[in-house]
Amino acid sequence: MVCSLVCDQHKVALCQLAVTPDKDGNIARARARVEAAADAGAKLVVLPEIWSCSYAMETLASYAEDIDGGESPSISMLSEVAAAKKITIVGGSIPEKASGKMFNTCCVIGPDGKILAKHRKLHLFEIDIPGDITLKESDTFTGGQETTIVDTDVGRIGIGICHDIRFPELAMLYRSKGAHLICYPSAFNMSTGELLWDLMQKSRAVDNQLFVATCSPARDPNVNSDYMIWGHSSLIGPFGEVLAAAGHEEATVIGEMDLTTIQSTRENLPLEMQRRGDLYRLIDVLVNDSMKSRSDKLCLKMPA
Ligand SMILES: NC(=O)CCC(=O)C(=O)O
Repeated sequence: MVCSLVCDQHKVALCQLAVTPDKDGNIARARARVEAAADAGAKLVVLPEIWSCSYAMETLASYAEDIDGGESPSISMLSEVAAAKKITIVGGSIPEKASGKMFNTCCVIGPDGKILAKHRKLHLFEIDIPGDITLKESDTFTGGQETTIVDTDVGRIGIGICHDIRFPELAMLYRSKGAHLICYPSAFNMSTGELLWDLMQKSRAVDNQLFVATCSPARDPNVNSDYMIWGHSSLIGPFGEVLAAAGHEEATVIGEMDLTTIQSTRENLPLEMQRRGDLYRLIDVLVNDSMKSRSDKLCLKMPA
């Protein structure tokens, strides 16, 4: 790969980790996977939703870490590896304790090991399909209050966590703010995953003509709860193309993200030019878009 002054092509690794109740073991496993991904050339590594412990509501509090207080072994490990390997990490999510509350929190870490952004899951998962699956994250977590978009060495990244993917407005907002990629650390389940997981990733990518990366824990077929993880972490391109995809087992998959395809897709299929804002509007999106010229809408700003 030849890079000019600005590099538009980046290898993105999705580490679909096997997660157990052993936190130290999970951290060691994640470290080894992230290091190996960096050694394989990945410049961006994405981890799953809740990877430091099992996604079991009743036990999460005992694993929660104080990120702002600097007492977070999971994030310290990611910072160390990011700095040692000079990579960007979208650090999945861990249970975060702050102000007497618990959040489902994703840290984005830059190649100097510093936290570039922190996203607290906005839309907490709530599902009740009698006889199948019942879960109410808001009994355990508090929802975040801020959207998160961050400039990194591999492009401008919008962050959502799992159920956040179901809200197209968030993805549209990120697109309107110039995101190249939206990362959704996730932990979909067997009940919704089969029909909806691929569909939603592709929808967010295709509607907004940008890249979408998801990363899930691996499925544990022996899990002792009704929440079995779907898996299938993927990297999707702006035309809906699958650039990398895992099955349901533990795996690291790596895909190439060529940012110039965002612009070519938008030129080939100029959806933004056709949007009928006179007939329907999302006020946040339109406020951002109205500040842009026609050429700004067509020409995506590349990272410096
Ligand atoms: N952890 C989650 O947010 C799961 C979301 C999910 O499975 C869905 O269907 O939405």
